[in-house]
Amino acid sequence: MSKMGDGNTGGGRGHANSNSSSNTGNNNSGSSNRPEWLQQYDLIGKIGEGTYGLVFLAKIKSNRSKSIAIKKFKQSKDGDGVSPTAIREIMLLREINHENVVKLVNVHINHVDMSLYLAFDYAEHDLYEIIRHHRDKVNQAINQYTVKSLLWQLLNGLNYLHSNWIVHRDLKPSNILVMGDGEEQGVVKIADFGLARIYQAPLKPLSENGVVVTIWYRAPELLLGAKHYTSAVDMWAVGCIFAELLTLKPLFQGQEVKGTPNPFQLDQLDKIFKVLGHPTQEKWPTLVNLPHWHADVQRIQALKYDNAGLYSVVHLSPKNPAYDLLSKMLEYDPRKRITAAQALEHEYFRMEPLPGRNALVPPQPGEKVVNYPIRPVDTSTDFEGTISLQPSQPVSSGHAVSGGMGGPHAIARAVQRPMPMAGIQRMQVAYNMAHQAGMGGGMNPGSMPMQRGVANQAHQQQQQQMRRRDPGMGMTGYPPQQKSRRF
Ligand SMILES: Nc1ncnc2c1ncn2[C@@H]1O[C@H](COP(=O)(O)OP(=O)(O)OP(=O)(O)O)[C@@H](O)[C@H]1O
Repeated sequence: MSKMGDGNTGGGRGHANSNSSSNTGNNNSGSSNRPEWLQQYDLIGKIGEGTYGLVFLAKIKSNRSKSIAIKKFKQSKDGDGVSPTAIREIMLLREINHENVVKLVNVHINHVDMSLYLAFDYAEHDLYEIIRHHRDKVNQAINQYTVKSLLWQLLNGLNYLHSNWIVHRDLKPSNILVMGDGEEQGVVKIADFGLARIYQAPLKPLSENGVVVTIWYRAPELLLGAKHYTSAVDMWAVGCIFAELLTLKPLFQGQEVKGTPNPFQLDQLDKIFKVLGHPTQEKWPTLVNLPHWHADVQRIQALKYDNAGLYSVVHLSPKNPAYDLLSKMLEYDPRKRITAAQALEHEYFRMEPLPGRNALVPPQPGEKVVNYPIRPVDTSTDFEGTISLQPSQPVSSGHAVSGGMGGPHAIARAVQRPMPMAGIQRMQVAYNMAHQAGMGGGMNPGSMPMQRGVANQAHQQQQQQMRRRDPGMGMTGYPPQQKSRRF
């Protein structure tokens, strides 16, 4: 597969530019290797680090009230960075538009080192930090209204993604963002969707960045070696996140087995089985078809699970609708697991307190509002990610400044899904869109065998999917048929 650098990708036409150092905004202005596209931003500093790169906070110069999170994807160690295929996928992601999905506002490619930069709308909070704040700082459960509103919006965004054939595959608390002060305060935004495929298979996390990899939200079918991601894997992760919102503790905290590719994660399964009991062929008929079930059936079955009981772990009565919904998300058989659309219809969302748009501020007067901390910004790391140019200085954007940052969580994705025909069609569509967006220069459609008619048909189907605005398909909106709704 050819690399991104095989051609001019247009969106990243900016070559190293010696007078663009002034565009870094504050104290990071010392570097002279600034790509041209960066001039539109004032770079504030680093806000996080994930498996595949760094995340920076920036302001748009023409509209300084607008904050942007720029995610930089590094080259992998083997140099097999971002392919034309990946760029086409990313161009498709630009079409995604839903209130509960973070907006990809720009795609930049630095022609000098072939690094990729994605600019997203900035969100001040995420569920990892919100949960941590309640657990470690205020030592208090998250109120029911907030839990329900966060979950409702997460499902709403996920239903939209699933309706558009996008499986997230890496849902975890740090990927669920929540907007800070402003018109969208308390609105949930799903981040990092669809990005799992931008690196070549098998995915290679950049281990040298020291990011802790977590498998805690991984569905049992993936742990048992399933090769295909379905939307059910996201619903398992939502179940784990729901339980964590209720208890402030990760539900299944397994120890990850290191090694490649895709080692058997017995400890993670063990943690799951201890709470949910052993899966049986009766409950999950296709279990026997999973590779690790066969290979490790003796090891798995040697483990004894006496004290299974999800309700006792999450401190809910089995009769509680919250428990009913949670247990349906944590159904072993992915085919029986509740879908996002079904979950949105669940009784839990129709009883008081009703979910609302501002998840952080309960609508009843007098209810306690928690002030969540803003993201710390590390101004000592420059845009190249590693060079410390100047000591940290306070920034004027109202953000806390910190010296060191570390991405709290990152999942080592299990397996790369073999590209189905629909996926190939989707990429051709993205290729067309990339052309329209002026990014086609270096993307050789000949590198992907494709029948034009098929691609056009796929394009039309895709456009229809994207334009779908059926409220039942998870667009913005709150539970139907309710007397009093909170917005
Ligand atoms: N649009 C955004 N606005 C604000 N913060 C963001 C945004 N996108 C990501 N972040 C934050 O940046 C940090 C790193 O994000 P990133 O997605 O790179 O890593 P991760 O989710 O921790 O791991 P991985 O990339 O492996 O999935 C996280 O704390 C995340 O909440």
